[in-house]
Formats: sequence, structure tokens, C-alpha cells
Amino acid sequence: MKNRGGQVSNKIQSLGEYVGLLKDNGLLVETSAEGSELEELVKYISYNSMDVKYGTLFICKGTHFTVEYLKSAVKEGAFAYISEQKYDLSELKTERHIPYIIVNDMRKAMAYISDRYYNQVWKKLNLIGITGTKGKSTTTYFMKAVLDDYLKDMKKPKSAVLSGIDNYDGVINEESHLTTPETLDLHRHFNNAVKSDIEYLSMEVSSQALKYHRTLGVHYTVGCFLNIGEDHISEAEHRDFEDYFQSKLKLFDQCETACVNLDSDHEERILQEASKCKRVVTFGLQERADIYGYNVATSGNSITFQVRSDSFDEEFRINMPGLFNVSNALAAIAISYALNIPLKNIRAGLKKAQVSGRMEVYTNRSNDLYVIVDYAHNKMSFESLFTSMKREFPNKKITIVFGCPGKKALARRRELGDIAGRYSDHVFITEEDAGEEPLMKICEEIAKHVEEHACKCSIIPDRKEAIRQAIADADRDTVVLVTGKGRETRQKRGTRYIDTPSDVEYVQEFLKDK
Ligand SMILES: CC(=O)N[C@H]1[C@@H](OP(=O)(O)OP(=O)(O)OC[C@H]2O[C@@H](n3ccc(=O)[nH]c3=O)[C@H](O)[C@@H]2O)O[C@H](CO)[C@@H](O)[C@@H]1O[C@H](C)C(=O)N[C@@H](C)C(=O)N[C@H](CCC(=O)O)C(=O)O
Ligand SMILES: Nc1ncnc2c1ncn2[C@@H]1O[C@H](COP(=O)(O)OP(=O)(O)OP(=O)(O)O)[C@@H](O)[C@H]1O
Repeated sequence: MKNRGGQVSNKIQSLGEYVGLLKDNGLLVETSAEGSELEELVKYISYNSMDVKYGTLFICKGTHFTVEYLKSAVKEGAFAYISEQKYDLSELKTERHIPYIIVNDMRKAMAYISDRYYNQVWKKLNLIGITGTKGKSTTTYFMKAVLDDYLKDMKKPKSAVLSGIDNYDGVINEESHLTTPETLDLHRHFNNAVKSDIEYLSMEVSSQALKYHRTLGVHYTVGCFLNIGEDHISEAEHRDFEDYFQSKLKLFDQCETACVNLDSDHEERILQEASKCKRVVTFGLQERADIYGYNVATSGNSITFQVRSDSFDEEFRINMPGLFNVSNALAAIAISYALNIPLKNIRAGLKKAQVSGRMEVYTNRSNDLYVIVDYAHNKMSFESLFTSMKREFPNKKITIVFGCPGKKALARRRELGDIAGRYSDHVFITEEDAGEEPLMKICEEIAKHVEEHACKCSIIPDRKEAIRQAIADADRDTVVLVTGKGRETRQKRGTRYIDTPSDVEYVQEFLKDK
């Protein structure tokens, strides 16, 4: 097991070293840098003109990039730039020539550059990479809870986490806005973690990150594949399911041990790809799994289940509803088993684990009205959430509040409308990151599919008002689900993100009146 910690020194490299690195990896097209320019030291690297200092090597990338960003970066101290094309900087009238490095694939180039800039500091960490259509955040936080229980016993710093909920690396503790950070940020997090003597880092690896090489070159001690279902298919994401699936399978090119869920769709193909790894640990509710879960039982908001492996046969408990969370817990047990984490820490960690904005249960003062704030927002999670609710609350009616995002995963409007209509008694359709599409148009598209079922359907565009009404209308025989945003505190309107209270805050406010 890795046990590194200690000081990290960013070795300062010359521009020539980066040119050589790009050339060696077949990415260099041409460069204007020559002679002493190649010896200039790269003191900082940035792809954001608002984050530039003297001696910065500036990266020009992105669909929204404009030459104005580069000009601004040069004014702030950037001394050279990397790009897929040359830019005309003549109007800047700089005293010195600004060398360019032209590459044929900026996204791959960024991964190599970031890796070199931070001296492959990730090698000092035990990295856990988790991918899948659903359950990435939950499993990542289950892992954090297990690792932190173990590290507490060892009197060592808590583990780091990079997730769609938060990023924590020992230095930075922030709400995150991407599932997997952009390349330079990713390596900066690794660097901060090592500087903070952190030994373990669990992170979500999105299909977008894999497709666009955000994690290229990084090697995971354990990589985990949770499941695969149709999602993220749109112009801005993946062109089809195959592209989405293949992107996710890339994880196995970069891990030592693979943990694979035998209950996933396409499990044979996943296993076949996983066989490239040195070791494969399987998990699932099937006896042939290395980590085999059975005897699942619910009691209140807790779930207990038995797990058998070649070295133990033990009962585990999670204190979160949602039967699908057993699969996430089995994933965490499989990863912990691969990492040789003691059983007592796995059990204790899972018992304590809570995941922000996922299956958070709130009740009124008299404890007879349940409102669950959850993050379900695609077909797989809606199906698992409703089937689980029907089993966990067999005699209750279901009210749900949700919406769909603009210009993303367009099939969700039909799929979620249909599933919600099928299982609910009342559906409230509302705002959920409509972005650049008209909100009412999205709501009406969802409503069309809800109304195919015998279910009440209300469109209330204001999310706060939709949650208020759903709770106000609910009687004691109803469970209210508020899904899709968890504890997020912003809404995408147009191209901007507007700060808002979270669903949890709304729910707590309106439950006071019940
Ligand atoms: C707006 C947009 O579509 N951005 C996507 C795009 O980023 P990009 O490299 O083209 O950059 P950009 O956003 O166009 O920005 C242009 C550049 O100008 C710079 N800039 C900007 C303003 C300024 O004043 N100065 C300046 O220098 C910015 O720093 C940036 O470098 O290409 C990237 C390829 O990796 C995408 O990740 C990224 O997705 C945005 C951020 C996004 O929200 N993507 C979603 C779909 C995503 O990645 N989601 C996954 C989870 C989904 C899953 O499970 O697959 C995730 O990992 O979060
Ligand atoms: N293993 C699972 N199978 C099916 N649904 C799940 C599973 N785990 C969680 N869910 C549902 O999906 C929602 C999101 O869970 P989580 O945030 O853990 O997944 P994620 O993969 O990180 O999602 P996203 O990519 O949207 O951030 C949960 O709130 C729950 O409704």
C-alpha cells in the first residue's frame, strides 16, 4: 500500500521541455519557439485569462474561447501559448515575441502538460476511480466514510474526495460544478492532497471526462464500474449509447484492480474489458460474485444485508433508504476489500455514511409526513427510486416534484414523464436548469408523457412554489419526493447560473407548517 505524503516541490520546467513532451507524444504540429525562448521557465500554467501571472504558459482551448482571452492573458504576463491554431497578436505591440506551440489535440495535450507540471504527483496517492450511470457520488461518499474511519484509527488525515457534490483535497473544500474536474484542476487537487499528507483520494470519473481525456495518464489503484444505462445522449454530450458506453469502459485502461457489478446491464462486455486489469473483483446480488450480497432487509430508514466473500460472511447496515444503495454499498465493500481495509472499518464507515442531497429524509413535527430530497434525474434512477419507494412504503401514495434540463439528455422528458406518471398520484413539474431553452416548453413536453397515465399533473415553473404546494397538498398517506437537485444551490437560466436556496432548505421551511 502506498504511504507517501510529504513535501511536494513543483519542479520548474522550461518551455523546451513541454515542446519535447508534446513531440514525444505525437501531439506537436509546430512551434515558433527557438533558441533562448525554449529555455524560458514555465512558472505557471493556465487556461483561464482571469488566472494568469508573470511567466504563465497559456492554454487556448474550448468551444467558447476567443482571441481576446489570449490577448488579456499576455497583458497579464503570459509569455507563450499552446493552441490548435495560430492567433494574430500583432495589435498588442508587445516588446517581445510571444512564442506559440501548435498541437493537433488540445485535450490530450492538456492532460500531458498537467501531468508534467505537477510532476505526476498522483503516483503518491491511492486513487480510487468510480464510474457508472448512477451511484457514483453515493459510492464515492461511502468510500470516504469507510476510509476516514480507517484513517482515524491510524491517526492519519482524512481522505480526499472529488465528486459531483464537493471537492476536498486538504487545501480546497468547495461545492463542485463538474463530476470530474478539468485536467489542470484535477492535478492541482492531487498536488494539494499530497501536500496535506493525504494518502487516499476517491473520485468520480464521468463519461465526459473519459471521452475528453481529463484523466488521461492517471492510474487508479482501484477502478469501479457500477452500471450502465442510456443517458447523456445529446449534441453537447455523447452522439449515441455506444459512444457513452465506450467512453466509460476506458476506465479499465487506467486501473490496477477493477471492481465490476455483476448486476449491471451489459455485464459480460464490462467484464471482458475489465480483464485487461491485473485483478478483477466482482460484486452483486448473485452468488458467483466475489462480494456477494444477500438477505437484504429494510427497517425504517435503514437497510441491512449480509455479505459473503472468500474471507468473511458478515452483516452490514446503511442508514439511508433506497434499495439501490445496497448495490453502491457492495461496490464500496468490493473496493475496500481490494484495498485491504479492515472489515470493522468498512462496517463502521458504511453505518455512518450520509450523502448530501441523496435520499435525505425529512419529516414534519408529528413525524407522520415523509419528504425525501433526492438526486434522481434520469431513467435508471427514476426507475430504481420508484420501485424502491413502492417496496419501502407499500401503502403510501407518491407525489413527486421534478423537471428536466435544457439542451441535455433530451430523452429524459419522455422517460421521466412516463415513469413518474406510471408510479405517482400527483406530479409537479417545475424548473430544473432549463438553461437556454424556454422553461414552459420543457415542462409541457414532460407533462405530455405524465398525462398518458391516470395521475394528477401540475406545471408550476417556480421550483419553490412547486415544492410548497406539493407539501401543502400532501396528506399522511403520501410520500413526497423532491428530486433532481439535491443540495445544489443554483439554477441554470440562459447561459448564467443563478444562486438559489437548495431543495433541502425549501423542504425544511415548508414542513414547519405541516
Ligand atoms: C460550455 C461547454 O460546453 N464546456 C465543455 C467544453 O469545455 P471547453 O474546453 O470547450 O471550455 P469552454 O467551457 O468552452 O471554455 C472556454 C475557455 O475559455 C476560458 N475563458 C473563459 C472566460 C474568460 O474570461 N477567459 C477565459 O480564458 C475558459 O477558462 C475555458 O478554458 O468541453 C469540455 C470537454 O471536457 C466539457 O467538459 C465542457 O463541459 C461543460 C463544463 C459541462 O458542463 N459539461 C458536462 C456535460 C459534463 O462534462 N458533465 C460531466 C458529467 C456528466 C457525465 O456523467 O458524463 C462532468 O464530468 O461534469
Ligand atoms: N446504484 C444505483 N442504481 C440506480 N439508481 C441509483 C443508484 N445509486 C443512486 N441512484 C439514484 O441516482 C441518484 C443520483 O445518485 P448519485 O449522485 O450517487 O449518482 P451519480 O452517478 O453521481 O449521478 P450524476 O452523474 O447524475 O451526478 C440518487 O439520488 C438515486 O435516486
